[in-house]
Amino acid sequence: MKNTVYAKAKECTEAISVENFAVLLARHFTTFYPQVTAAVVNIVEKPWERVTVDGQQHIHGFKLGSEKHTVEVTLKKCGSLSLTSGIEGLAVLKTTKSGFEGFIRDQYTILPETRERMLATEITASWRYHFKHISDLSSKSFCFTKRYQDVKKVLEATFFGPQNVGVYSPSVQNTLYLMAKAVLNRFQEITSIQLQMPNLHFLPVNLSSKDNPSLVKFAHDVFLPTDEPHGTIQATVTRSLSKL
Ligand SMILES: O=c1[nH]c(=O)c2[nH]c(=O)[nH]c2[nH]1
Repeated sequence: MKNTVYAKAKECTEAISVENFAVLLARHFTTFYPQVTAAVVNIVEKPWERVTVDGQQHIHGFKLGSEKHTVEVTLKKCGSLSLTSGIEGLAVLKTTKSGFEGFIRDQYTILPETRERMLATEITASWRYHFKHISDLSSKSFCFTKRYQDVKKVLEATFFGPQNVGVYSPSVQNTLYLMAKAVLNRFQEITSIQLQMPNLHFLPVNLSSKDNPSLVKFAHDVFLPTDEPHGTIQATVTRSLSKL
């Protein structure tokens, strides 16, 4: 199997997107082997970025960026196709314009509402394209790599808001929904998007106690990053069928 992947990579005469390479492999396995009825191909592309040294792009130097580009292709022998692209590990943080308010309270709720906190998360996203059959791809020269970059830009722009003022987020849930909606509104060829956004807390340090109320006077200036516990907020938002 792995030798086939190497050989198929060697056959590519130019750099192609991970999506197109996944389709190429799936097409090979479903056409070459009579006993194969369907192929599922997953690829993770790591973001090696050319480094800049003394203001100039280095001729052969690269450094590894953080978030990864993922793809899953399922192709049946009959040509029926499912194609999903995604991002893994896109870590983002904003230092203000975030709160958590308007949530349901019951007798066990002790969390106070707030309109001022830090907001940090690590976004995992995957979006499904509308291509339903392998023939839908050959007719168009769709650029998956460009679309991946564009989706990432829309997710980030919605999360952060305009560069000079930002945008207020009343909850991770609200921001997640707006991010998903922005992607569906902008890109008609995307039919649904799933987002996972764990709430990564940076808690303001406070050393005051009842006995010693001003041990150290902190004022939202030192923050403790906590690993656990945190909620993982996730949702899948799908375009309504009537709009397809
Ligand atoms: O944006 C948030 N959503 C939650 O569901 C949640 N839960 C919590 O403790 N803090 C937060 N913040």
